[in-house]
Amino acid sequence: MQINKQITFLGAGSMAEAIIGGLISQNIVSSRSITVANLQDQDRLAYINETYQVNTESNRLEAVQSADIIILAMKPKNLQDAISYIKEDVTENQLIVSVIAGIPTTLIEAELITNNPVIRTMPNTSAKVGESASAICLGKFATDAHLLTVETLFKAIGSVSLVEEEQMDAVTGVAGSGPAYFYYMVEAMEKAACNAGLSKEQAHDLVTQTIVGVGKRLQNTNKTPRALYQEVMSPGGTTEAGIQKLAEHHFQDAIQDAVGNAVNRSKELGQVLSKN
Ligand SMILES: NC(=O)C1=CN([C@@H]2O[C@H](COP(=O)(O)OP(=O)(O)OC[C@H]3O[C@@H](n4cnc5c(N)ncnc54)[C@H](O)[C@@H]3O)[C@@H](O)[C@H]2O)C=CC1
Ligand SMILES: O=C(O)[C@@H]1CCC=N1
Repeated sequence: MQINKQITFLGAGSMAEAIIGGLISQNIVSSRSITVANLQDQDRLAYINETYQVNTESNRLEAVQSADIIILAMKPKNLQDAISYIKEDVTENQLIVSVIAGIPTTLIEAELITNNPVIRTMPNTSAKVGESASAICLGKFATDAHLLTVETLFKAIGSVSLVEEEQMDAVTGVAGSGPAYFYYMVEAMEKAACNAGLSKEQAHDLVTQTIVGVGKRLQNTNKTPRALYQEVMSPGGTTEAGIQKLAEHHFQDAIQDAVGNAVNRSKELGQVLSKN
C-alpha cells in the first residue's frame, strides 16, 4: 500500500536517512512526496538528494508548509528551537511524528500553537534495510486514522509495536539503542577472529552470517535464549569454554547495566527539556 501524503523530514541525520532509505526501497512513498530540511549542512542535503532522489529544501518554513506529515528528526536538544522556528507556519491538520529519544508527546504538544496530532516513535537504524524494531505511542490529539498512517509508514521499515508512552524509555534503551550493542559485540568478535588467524574479510563474513542466523532462529522458535545457547554447548566443549569467560567478565550484568543506563538517559532527556 502506497501512502499518498507529503512527508517532510526536519533533520537529515542518520535516523532520517535510515527511514528515508527504507521507505523508498519498500516503495511505500514516492521519492517526490518526501522533502528533507536540516539546520544548515547543504552538503548533507545534496547527498540525501543525490542518493534517494527526494526533494531537499534549505528553507525550513517552505518545507513545513507543503507537508501533510512532519517528521521531527533532530537531536533532543534542538527540538525546542526547531519547533519555535516553524510553529507559526504549522497548521492543525498536520500530523507531527517524532523519532526523538526521551521527548514526551506532551512536551511537543505544549511547544506547538495548534492542537496537532502528535505520534512519538522509536525506530532504529535497521530501518535502512527494512528491519527496524519500532514502537509508537499516541499524543492526546492523535486518532486511529493517524495511528494507521504511521503504522503503515513504519511497517515499511520493519516491525511496529504499539506501546504506552510510559514504556517508550524502555523501548529506547532496548531497541532504539539496541543495534549499537550488537555492532559493538560484532566489532569485538571480528577482532578476536583476526587474532585467531582469520582475515578481516573472513572474520566479517563469518560473524555477520552468525548474527543473521541467530536473529532468524530467534524468530522461528519458541525455545528460550537459555535453551538455545545450551543447544550450542557440549559439556567440556568449546562453547562452554567461551561462555565461562563471558560469565567471569559478568557479561550479562554488563548488558543489563548498559540497557538500564540507556533507559535512564532517555528519561533524563525528557526531564531536562520539560524543565526549560
Ligand atoms: N541514530 C539512531 O540510531 C536513532 C536516533 N533517534 C533519534 O533521532 C534523532 C536524530 O538522531 P540522528 O539522526 O542520529 O542525529 P544526527 O545528528 O545525525 O542528525 C540530526 C539532524 O537534525 C538537524 N537539525 C538540528 N536542528 C534542526 C532544526 N532546528 N531544524 C531542522 N533540522 C535540525 C541537523 O542539521 C541534522 O541533520 C534524535 O533525536 C535521536 O534521539 C531515534 C532512534 C534511533
Ligand atoms: O543515542 C541516542 O540518543 C539515539 C536514540 C536511540 C538511538 N540513538
